[in-house]
Amino acid sequence: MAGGAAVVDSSSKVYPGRMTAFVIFASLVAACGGLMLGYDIGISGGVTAMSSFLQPFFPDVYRKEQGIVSSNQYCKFDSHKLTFFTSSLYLAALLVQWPASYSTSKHGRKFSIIIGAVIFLLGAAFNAAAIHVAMLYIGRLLLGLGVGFVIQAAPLYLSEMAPSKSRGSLNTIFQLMITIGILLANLVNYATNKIQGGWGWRLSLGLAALPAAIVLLGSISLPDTPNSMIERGASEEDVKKNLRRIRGTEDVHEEYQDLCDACANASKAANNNNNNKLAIFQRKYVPQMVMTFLIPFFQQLTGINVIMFYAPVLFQTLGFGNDASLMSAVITGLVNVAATGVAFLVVDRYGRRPLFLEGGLQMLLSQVIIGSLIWKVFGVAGMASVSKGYAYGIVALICVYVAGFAWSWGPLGWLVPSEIFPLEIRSTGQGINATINMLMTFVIGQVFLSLLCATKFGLFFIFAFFVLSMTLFVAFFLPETRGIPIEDMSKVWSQHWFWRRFVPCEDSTRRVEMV
Ligand SMILES: OC[C@H]1O[C@](O)(CO)[C@@H](O)[C@@H]1O
Repeated sequence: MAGGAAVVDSSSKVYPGRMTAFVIFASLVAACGGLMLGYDIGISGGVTAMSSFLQPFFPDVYRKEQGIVSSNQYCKFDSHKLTFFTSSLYLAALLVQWPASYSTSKHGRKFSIIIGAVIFLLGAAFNAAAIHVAMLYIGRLLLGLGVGFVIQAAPLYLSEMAPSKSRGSLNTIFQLMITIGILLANLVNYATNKIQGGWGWRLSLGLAALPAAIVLLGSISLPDTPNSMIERGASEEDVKKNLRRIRGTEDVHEEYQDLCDACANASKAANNNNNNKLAIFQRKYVPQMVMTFLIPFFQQLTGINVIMFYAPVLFQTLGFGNDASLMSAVITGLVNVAATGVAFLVVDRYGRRPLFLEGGLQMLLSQVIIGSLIWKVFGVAGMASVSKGYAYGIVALICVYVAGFAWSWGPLGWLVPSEIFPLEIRSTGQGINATINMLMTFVIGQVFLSLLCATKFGLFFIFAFFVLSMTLFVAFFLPETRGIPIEDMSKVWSQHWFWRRFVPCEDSTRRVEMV
């Protein structure tokens, strides 16, 4: 350890203790943050396909949808007002990322989670009670602010509460909760659409309060993470008391000491960089920076949120009725959950690259076939109608595509960026990842319906082109990170045929030295 302090990262060590019921409870509460995001992703598509919602708030779209005003199939839902209802949430979540990251580090993970849940509850109330389109937008923006805080703090909370050997699978649980949230939202929409009297959409939007209430009530009773307590100057006695409860053992001294060292080293590194947030842009971090920009960027360019946000609308475009469209969205939601479960089981056994490559190929093929089928039926004019068998065939192909995403880019889009950064820039790197993810989610949400109208079946080929590019990118530029201790991660870059030119030799030693 010549010349400076080693980054003490606990990921390769096994400390005394066990997975306690208390940690499981705390993790489930925090993972419900994923449920909040997932519910919002899944709910808007179904609601915007309900006539009782469209008629009062988006009458132009309603008239096109009912065929009162003629429009081709590709364009009947094209309305910026309507897409902004969906995508405004991600804009708010994006804008709040940096204040949220400040609050998470200055006031703790628990504080940010609670603030997020409270703002989110307000948003759900606004939406459920909306009597004007402005109330809908305000509600969505509040939901977005809440989600922004929660997705900042909850994954950190999960990683820091977990015993180090369970950190990888706990990270995937967050994405699993997102997919469960999407599925629940689809089921709720399916049920509320049947409610007589046209107020079902209020229930759909209002029920968003449920996961937020669980997070709020649950987290009030939880402690903050030991890491955050140390970072904010808590006494040794308080931190150790917390650690003993979390780990279920009296023997917590070594872990406590390592956490203190890691905290001291991170602040030394920050001081060496004069607390400069731009330190992350140094040449030696280029490989990680490229990944943390491109992975969320590409994740959204798979086109997944076209399906997650607009599946019911898309299925109506294919000629399904209201009910069948909502049911088809439930089916794609189920496939999404199950395939994310597969990733949870195999990601540490087979590694990240095989999943990325297989998933990419599967998405590519299904997108090309879907695009071709839609082209054949609707052509360029988009005026035909589709036979039932044909439409169900397309739903099946969409399921193949969703499964390909869900065991690759879905969970890996969070996991890989979280494991490639050295400690001193890890949280900044994570912030960038979340920001790009929300930005791209916003862009796709906002432009999809116009793009469908403008590019018609060609849209599927556009996404297929991006999937091909990202799969080639992974094949050539992403090193395998499975099973590599985080403190050894610089090796994967220094031994890579392309990235090694950016990584100085001393960074390839086993311990990362900070001068
Ligand atoms: O499961 C699909 C969902 O997963 C995400 O990519 C988040 O990781 C969302 O953007 C998408 O809606």
